[in-house]
Amino acid sequence: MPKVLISDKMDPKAAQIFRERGVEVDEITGKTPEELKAIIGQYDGLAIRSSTKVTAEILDAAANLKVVGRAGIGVDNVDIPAASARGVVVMNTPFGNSITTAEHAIALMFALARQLPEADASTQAGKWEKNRFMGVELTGKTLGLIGAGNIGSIVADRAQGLKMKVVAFDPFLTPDRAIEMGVEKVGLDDLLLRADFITLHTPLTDQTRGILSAENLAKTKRGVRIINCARGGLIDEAALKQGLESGHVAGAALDVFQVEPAKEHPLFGTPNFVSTPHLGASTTEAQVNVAIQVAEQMADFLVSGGVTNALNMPSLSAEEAPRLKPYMALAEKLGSLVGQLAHGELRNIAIESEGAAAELNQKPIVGAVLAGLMRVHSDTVNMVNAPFLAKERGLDVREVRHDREGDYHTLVRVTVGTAQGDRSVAGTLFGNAAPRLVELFGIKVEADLAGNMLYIVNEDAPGFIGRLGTTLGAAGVNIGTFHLGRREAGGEAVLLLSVDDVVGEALLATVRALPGVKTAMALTF
Ligand SMILES: NC(=O)C1=CN([C@@H]2O[C@H](COP(=O)(O)OP(=O)(O)OC[C@H]3O[C@@H](n4cnc5c(N)ncnc54)[C@H](O)[C@@H]3O)[C@@H](O)[C@H]2O)C=CC1
Ligand SMILES: O=C(O)CCC(=O)C(=O)O
Repeated sequence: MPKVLISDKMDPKAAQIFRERGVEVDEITGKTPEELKAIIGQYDGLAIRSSTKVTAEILDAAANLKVVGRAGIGVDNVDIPAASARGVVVMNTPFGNSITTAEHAIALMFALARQLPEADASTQAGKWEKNRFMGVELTGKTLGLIGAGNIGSIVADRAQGLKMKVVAFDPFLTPDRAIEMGVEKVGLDDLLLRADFITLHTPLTDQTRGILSAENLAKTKRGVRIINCARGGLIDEAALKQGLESGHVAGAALDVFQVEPAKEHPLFGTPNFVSTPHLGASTTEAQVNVAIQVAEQMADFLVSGGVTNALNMPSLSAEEAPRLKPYMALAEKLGSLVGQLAHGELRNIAIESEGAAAELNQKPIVGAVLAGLMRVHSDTVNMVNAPFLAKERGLDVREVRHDREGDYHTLVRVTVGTAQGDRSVAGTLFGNAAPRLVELFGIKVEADLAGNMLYIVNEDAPGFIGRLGTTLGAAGVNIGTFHLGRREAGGEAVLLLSVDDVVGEALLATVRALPGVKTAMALTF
């Protein structure tokens, strides 16, 4: 039974779903990185929010980990390249808390416009400072949206409801989408110049880090109010403090900080500064949504191989997974076969699908071929890290679908380019379920690639099979199955034998010495 650790506070629905889906679950929150390292080795899945930092070090200690599930959107607390390299799938729940976070941005915008936190503190302190708190109306003001994705577009919609004009800077926002959203697509400088309020809704990336730098803050309209419910690091916090102190920035509300938890901060106590402790996603509704989603997604993956919302692997629905499963087994065996047989450096690989196979999602099939191929060199390779490793090694991967149906109703062919030329193997599914090799380097040969096997290329001549049987028998090796193919009578023949034991080097040398043998290799599947 797969085992999952929930390491951040999460709605109880998550644990309930894991249990209902046959996944064992422990909820242990508040661990230090060292404590997490000590226990992570026993888990197949790790469910987190933003507190747990999934570093390369944690991943190194996570020998059994297959999936990290983020109950939320931002995954900047997960080292995704390190997870990919170790074959760990990283998933998030991209929509469950979007409305809640957008509402928090709007709430902070009102808090700034009417100085609600200061007015509240003053009133409760018995001061009744009616003349101190003069606000501004939102109606008619320009809202500058930096990032117009899921959350940004909800903020735009709500702001329009408040009769604000919305201008948006997002390099990936298409003109059509901007029209659909009813926003004006602008450049960053234009936004900075025009906006009365600026709200940030981008992920933290190398391109967005410090997007509100000292230089850009200086370009804003005097009296601008700034809201950040996305990620600390998007704003230069020291420059923001200066802007607030000089009065250039009339107000700033931060839900997120460069370093969290922010228990002490130079901005605390600055006039017109409002803060919340990363509460953007903290509503009952959003937390139930993301808890259910993350548990469903992780359980799908651990129980049936379905992949949803993964950031380092193509999606594969729980419905598709059972149909694709035998293809992935076939693909992995074919990849492993070419990996074991092809000598020297592989330059390129083509994965072709014909007939029924061509109608399926190709990404998992390609991933499985690459995993089989790469596993020959490293046993830590799986479908997640294989495409990354292939890229790292400069292997050119090509995916081809053929509409035509050939001799088989479904076929997967793998061709690798080597210094000796192209080498191709092909396989089908018997009864839509059982993987079978049907072609090996241009020779028709049918075999079940399983367990220990012996691969022999020899000259097709009478008496060879008898001599081979005698040699193996004398060495105490029992033959399970025997598959034979040849280019033409008297030409090159291929033999694939499944054997009950590993064929050692000494026996291989004896086989290679038999008359007519060109190649003899032990294979494992
Ligand atoms: N405070 C909180 O509790 C929460 C914060 N968040 C954060 O909100 C952020 C946005 O989330 P979503 O809207 O769901 O993401 P999304 O992926 O739907 O949208 C992000 C948008 O940013 C745009 N973008 C990327 N690079 C950009 C650049 N250089 N300049 C301008 N725009 C750029 C993208 O094109 C995309 O449209 C995420 O970083 C997430 O971590 C999300 C949920 C809760
Ligand atoms: O889990 C949380 O409270 C934070 C949510 C968040 O920042 C996100 O989903 O990106």
